Amino acid sequence: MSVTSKDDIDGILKFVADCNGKFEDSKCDIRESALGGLGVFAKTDIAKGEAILSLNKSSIFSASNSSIANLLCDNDIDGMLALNIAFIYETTVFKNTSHWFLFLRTIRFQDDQGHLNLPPSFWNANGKRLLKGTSFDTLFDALTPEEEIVQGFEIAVDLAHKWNEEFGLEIPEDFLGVDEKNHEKDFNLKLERFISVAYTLSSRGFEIDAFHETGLVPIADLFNHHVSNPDLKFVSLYDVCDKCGESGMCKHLLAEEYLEAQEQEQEQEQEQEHCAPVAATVATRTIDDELLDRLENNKEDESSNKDTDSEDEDNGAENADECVDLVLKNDVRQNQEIFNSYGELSNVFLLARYGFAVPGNQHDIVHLGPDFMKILREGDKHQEKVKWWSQVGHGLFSAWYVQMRQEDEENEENEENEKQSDDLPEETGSEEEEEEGGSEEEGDDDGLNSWLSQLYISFNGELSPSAWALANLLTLTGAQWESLFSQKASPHISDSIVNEEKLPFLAKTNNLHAKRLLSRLLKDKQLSNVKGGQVPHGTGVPGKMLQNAQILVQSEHRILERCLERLS
Ligand SMILES: C[S@@+](CC[C@H](N)C(=O)[O-])C[C@H]1O[C@@H](n2cnc3c(N)ncnc32)[C@H](O)[C@@H]1O
Repeated sequence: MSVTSKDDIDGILKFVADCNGKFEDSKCDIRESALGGLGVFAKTDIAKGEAILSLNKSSIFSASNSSIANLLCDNDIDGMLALNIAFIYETTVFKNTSHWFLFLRTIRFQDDQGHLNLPPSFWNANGKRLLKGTSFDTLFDALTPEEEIVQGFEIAVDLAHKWNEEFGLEIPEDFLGVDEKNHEKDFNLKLERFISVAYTLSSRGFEIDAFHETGLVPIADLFNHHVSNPDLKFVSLYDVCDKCGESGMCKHLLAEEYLEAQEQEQEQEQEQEHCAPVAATVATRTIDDELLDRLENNKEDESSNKDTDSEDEDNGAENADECVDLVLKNDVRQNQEIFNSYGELSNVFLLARYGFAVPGNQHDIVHLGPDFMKILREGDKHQEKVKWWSQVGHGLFSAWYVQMRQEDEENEENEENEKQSDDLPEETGSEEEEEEGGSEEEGDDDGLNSWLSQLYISFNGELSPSAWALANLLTLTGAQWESLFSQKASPHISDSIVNEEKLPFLAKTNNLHAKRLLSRLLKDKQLSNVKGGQVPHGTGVPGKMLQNAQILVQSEHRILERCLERLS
């Protein structure tokens, strides 16, 4: 978890004021929150629609506007790795000379006792034991250290040495200077520091735009997360030039337009001459500095010829496209903490990315993949069924289920439409909405679409369709199993032809045998026992982080209980 000290509030407010940022401090108060660290509270009732923070993008800290932006760009480093390296240089090498120092120094990656802020994947075995068997472990494999971050650290160390040798840039010794005499120990120490910076920044970053990518936004990062009813929306124009960040026409866009026009002209000429396009001539046209300078000069000439109105614009109020805003989407009452949303995220994501968990998080699920695997491994009796399910059955069933649900929804919609008055416009279900629905389904499949990942219980204790289907399948009698196929192939069960009218049987949620099998499976599920609420000793993990892990485990215990109640 990453929290800010109340001693830093004045420094943060001063930084924002120095940057001409607008924070509604007559209406909002930054103070300690019961959730940990600081939070932002309403001093008076505030109406929805009000912007309580507005900052020019130049006061945001990102890799793209950091002091080493050019070096990172020349070495093709971007994303979170670039932000981490930039943060380390800014806070340890450039320090007071950095425009952002007053703000960045308030971002802490260790607690008052000096414990580093580390994700569970870098806890020791005793600490990790707490999360064993939860979906954090079995579905997302989030207890395994990510190779990517170790590789990122190695890249950062190499670059620090290269930049030092090439032009004498100081090495941030505490993070990227590995002592060769004591290599292994020092490497691990610096790696842990690097990881704690990465984890801390990932819990505070905002997606700004195509130029800045993820950035750190003063004050905006002091709002805590609300799972179900956040008060704020973060507003930032994303579509800007990814090379310079300009929201309107810039030299890069001009250059692209210029090249496109040239290419079109050339193609037209070639068509007229009835000859094949000469690809090489087009391909060699690139946006070089000379072209950019030429276009920039033209642009400046053009703007200096314009009347004086445009100058007034430059000197006047902030251009909204160049700012980020936090706007209230709820009315808030005096003394209420004002919440943001970090996304509709389960505790697994909150803990892995942001370092905390929320009791009763409605996005939590319990994964049952390994629990089913235990049953499937019981002797040979399930072998044929499991083979069919993993190779063919799960895909067939899922496709049938999605189609069946769509038909049900369409029928419900038709019935609803019939009930409504005649003068409603006919196309209420617009194409746009349909497309949105479609893309959500695609999103659900993202990455985790293996048959094992589809075996879970949702927050309200409902088993997933695949979990019911597999339990129904495993409890079919021999005759029922045979009747599932119109033609059964042996020995390759996957070549069998399925009797599609039998698929609805797999979706049943009232089959007693399946219920019994599922109850046994849930009762046997091994999660750590956190009933007493005692934080385990000897883990080397700060107590607050262990409490967060316990919140996640408790949430899974409750989901299991709810499911067992439904099954009984
Ligand atoms: C972006 S910061 C929010 C401000 C933070 N409280 C501070 O003092 O800097 C994110 C951190 O705040 C804490 N946090 C945010 N929302 C929380 C919540 N709903 N419950 C518990 N901790 C929360 C976590 O420590 C998280 O790492």
